[in-house]
Amino acid sequence: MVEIKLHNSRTRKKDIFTPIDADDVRMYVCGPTVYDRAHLGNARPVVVFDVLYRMLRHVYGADHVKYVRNFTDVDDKINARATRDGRSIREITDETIGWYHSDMEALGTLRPDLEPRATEFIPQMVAMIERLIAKGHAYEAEGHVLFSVGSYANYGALSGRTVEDMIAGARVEVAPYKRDPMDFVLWKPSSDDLPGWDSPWGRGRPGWHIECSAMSYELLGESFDIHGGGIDLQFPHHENEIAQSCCAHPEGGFANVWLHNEMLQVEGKKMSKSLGNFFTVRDLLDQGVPGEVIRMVFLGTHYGKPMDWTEKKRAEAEATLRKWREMVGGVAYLPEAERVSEALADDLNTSEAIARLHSLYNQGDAQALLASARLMGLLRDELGQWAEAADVDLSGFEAALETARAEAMQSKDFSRVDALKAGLIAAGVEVRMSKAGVELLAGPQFDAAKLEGLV
Ligand SMILES: Nc1ncnc2c1ncn2[C@@H]1O[C@H](COP(=O)(O)OP(=O)(O)OP(=O)(O)O)[C@@H](O)[C@H]1O
Ligand SMILES: [Zn+2]
Repeated sequence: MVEIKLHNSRTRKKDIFTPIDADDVRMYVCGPTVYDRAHLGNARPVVVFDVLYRMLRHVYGADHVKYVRNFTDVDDKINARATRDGRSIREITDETIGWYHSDMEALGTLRPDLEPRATEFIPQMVAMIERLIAKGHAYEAEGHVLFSVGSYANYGALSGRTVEDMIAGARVEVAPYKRDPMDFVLWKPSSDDLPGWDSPWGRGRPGWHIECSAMSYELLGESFDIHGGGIDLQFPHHENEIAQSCCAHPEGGFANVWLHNEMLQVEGKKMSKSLGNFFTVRDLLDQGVPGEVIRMVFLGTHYGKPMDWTEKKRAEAEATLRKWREMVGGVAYLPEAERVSEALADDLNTSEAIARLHSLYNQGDAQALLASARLMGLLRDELGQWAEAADVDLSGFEAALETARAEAMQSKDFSRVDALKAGLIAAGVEVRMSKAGVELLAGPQFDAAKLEGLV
């Protein structure tokens, strides 16, 4: 069996991964708050943990891995969006979840085994909060319930911060009902116009952190193997999850391995909605960047390093995938021919794995290239339409356009040229006209049927 090593944020070193139960490997990843399209940064953890999920399935068997990723569908940002747009919350969250699924699918990521919505686990959250109160780790004040950070001695251990650092570094909300400024909200009251549920503390809604503790406990138990998310969540979100889960269920260890992906950046800053320096996955797909190319660009950098999206990386990934796809066309897929599991097992060294794919290509080993790429979610049939489309023979249309242009130069009537161009573009063809001639390229949205009757 391949020995997997992962860099555990908790121990701060690369540890050999030993599942609690090899027949039931359990992983939880913090999912999105659903009120808007995912930006490219949000897609990075999805791709990173997809590679890990594929690797775990490869090593332990597809039926022996359980991957849970939540949807946060109760949040003040969602409420604000609903008010702004005059729409219902459910409409917005359903629509956003639909977008999320189709955008992430376009990147060749598998759906997790379970995708719980926070609003479906309110009773479990209430039960966990009651438990925390009973054990003296939480208290009620003015309709709020707060976690008492001082009641948990290990608080801050994951991120390695002292309480002083945390107060200085975070925008800790000072509120009159808090005993200590570090205490965080487990439950807050809802006015009539906001989503709310009945609870022992009156009508209200949960804080964000308790969601993940309650859902992971319900679906994966008091101890599980891997907890993932972006490094931006390490503090306070993950620190708070640990405090809640370990205090509510001290008999379990909560998550053994903590895995954090570094940020996708724009000019040195985290791509984020709040900074406004973002573009969505859908923007890229609509511009004709194939999902497989986006995936390939992500895999070129180790998950533990910050990275940028650049036009150069896009062009290189596209050219590479095109030549790889050409080589593996018609080759039989034999999973055991893969040669990258060793690199992936070494703390998901995807950049090393990509380097191996390049050498397999150079050696002309199409079978190993195909099997290896597929283990990383690349060169799959369902992602390949874009590359096939590019091989279409458009020379007849090129000639027709050349002729029409030559005639138009004489007659000064460009209507035929314009009509041809419009028809080609509508069929997903990129039209390049210069003095040197006409060049046509089938784009990812190429649709041959739309060319019928054009010439
Ligand atoms: N720039 C980024 N690079 C990599 N991962 C990111 C980036 N921004 C957010 N994430 C990750 O995306 C996932 C979903 O997070 P969430 O929906 O809370 O987005 P967010 O952090 O609120 O986005 P924003 O900061 O833009 O408002 C989390 O795992 C988070 O760590
Ligand atoms: Zn979480």
